[in-house]
Amino acid sequence: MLEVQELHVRYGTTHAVRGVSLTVGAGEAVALLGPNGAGKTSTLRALSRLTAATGAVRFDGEDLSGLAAEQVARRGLIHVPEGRRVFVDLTVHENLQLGMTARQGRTGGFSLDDVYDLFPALVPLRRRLGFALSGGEQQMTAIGRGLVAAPRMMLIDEPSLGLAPVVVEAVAEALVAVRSRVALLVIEQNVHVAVRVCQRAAVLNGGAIVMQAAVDELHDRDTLLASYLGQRKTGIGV
Ligand SMILES: Nc1ncnc2c1ncn2[C@@H]1O[C@H](COP(=O)(O)OP(=O)(O)OP(=O)(O)O)[C@@H](O)[C@H]1O
Repeated sequence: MLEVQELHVRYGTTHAVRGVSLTVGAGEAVALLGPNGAGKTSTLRALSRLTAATGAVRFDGEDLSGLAAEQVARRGLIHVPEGRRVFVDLTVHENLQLGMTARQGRTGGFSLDDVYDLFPALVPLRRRLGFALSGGEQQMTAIGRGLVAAPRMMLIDEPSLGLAPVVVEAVAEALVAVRSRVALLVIEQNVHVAVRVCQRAAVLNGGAIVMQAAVDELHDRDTLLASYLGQRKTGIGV
């Protein structure tokens, strides 16, 4: 569904993403792991054309390189950015309704009611303005806004960052519930969440993928640590 080959992102003299190649199949959930500054956010932003990049990005066989970010979203590749970007002067419900406008005729998306079912904590907050939401409530609203846009694949940047454990749990549970309908590529520093939500993981370090593995293998802390340090263990596909 998503095929990335030799992706490079440069900011002036900083070469942030160095030849990343990965695939995400239909119905697959893939975690993007790695230490701070590894190039995870740059990779995700490059895929949705929010950041300039070189390399080949194909979504359902279509080359995305000439497209603007809105055109990518219109094809159903929906980005949930880090920092959540909830509209602070709109209510939860209005934020969700905005997601509906990104549907562009695609069917099969989540309804507003589906989102409230996934995140019951949002039900009593329907009319609350974005600025008065907690970090977790903003995250749920941001993911909900992505879901009602009828995504075929969602790119989610650090869904659990800075959230209380009980909220992390609610977000992880919701992502498990949606992954059979929407392919996911999720940046996640919390390995427990990555293991729970995703089947496969790619570890980035220094802008390059140093390990790709089934998430089961992440339980082996030594393997993960070695990949963070940029070392390769034999027997693991890179
Ligand atoms: N807009 C920018 N201008 C210049 N350099 C940038 C910019 N955005 C990111 N970088 C640099 O590119 C590198 C990769 O950053 P990126 O945010 O992609 O990493 P990350 O893995 O998502 O890190 P984190 O987990 O800290 O968010 C870092 O060295 C960062 O300082």
